[in-house]
Amino acid sequence: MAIPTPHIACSDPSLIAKTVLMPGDPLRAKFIADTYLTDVICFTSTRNILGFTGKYNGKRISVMGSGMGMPSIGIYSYELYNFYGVENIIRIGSAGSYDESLRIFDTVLVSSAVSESNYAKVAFGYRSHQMKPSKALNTKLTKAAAKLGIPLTEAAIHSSDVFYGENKDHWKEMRTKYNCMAVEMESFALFANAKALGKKAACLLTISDSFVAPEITTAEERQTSFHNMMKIALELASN
Ligand SMILES: O=P(O)(O)O[C@H]1O[C@H](CO)[C@@H](O)[C@H]1O
Ligand SMILES: O=c1cc[nH]c(=O)[nH]1
Repeated sequence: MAIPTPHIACSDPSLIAKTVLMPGDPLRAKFIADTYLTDVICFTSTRNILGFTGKYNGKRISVMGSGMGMPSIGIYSYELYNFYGVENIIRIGSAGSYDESLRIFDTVLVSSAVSESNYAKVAFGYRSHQMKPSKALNTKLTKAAAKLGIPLTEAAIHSSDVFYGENKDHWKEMRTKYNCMAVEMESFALFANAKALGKKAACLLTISDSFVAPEITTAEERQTSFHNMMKIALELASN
């Protein structure tokens, strides 16, 4: 396959930086570009999955939506790594807490992603149900958070294929059996792609809701708390 790929309509790989921040929501990608980057260009809008490249502290960085779920981030991250020369993808997402120690607004650095998904097995023959991020990126993200004075909790998380399900207790099994502290829906596939292609991936999450506490956030509070993970990822990219 050649560029432009079917899902990223960009004919010039040089328009995409080596490091890409990936929120699920394409409008969060636009928000980051509008709020933090200068000299911004839009390199793709295929299917309204927006991708931008700009400068942060003088360094080039890209930010692009992944869509929701493993098939979606599986496609976009594969194309970025394999056809556009991207080296690092840092997912910046929202997550539901499985543990009382993780509160709304907290920022989580994913240490491993556990999943029932067959993505890694079908795509690459990996039988493990646990995929790991890049140690090098995690070390850099930890240092970036410390420099910014933002508390970071390193934790294993559940990458789920299901947002609405009838088994209301499944999360408890993931909490007790695999020590998963929170749930999101993409990291496992992203980490599998990075492993297969010899690239680097990491994931920062902001807790947006809780399975164990009736915590409610306003839209404004949520946006402010999301800034913390954006700043940590941008700090890494600018160094
Ligand atoms: O906020 P994002 O990055 O989309 O992440 C989380 O939010 C979506 C579900 O609401 C899923 O994509 C999940 O992983
Ligand atoms: O995947 C997700 C993300 C946020 N909250 C959840 O409950 N699930």
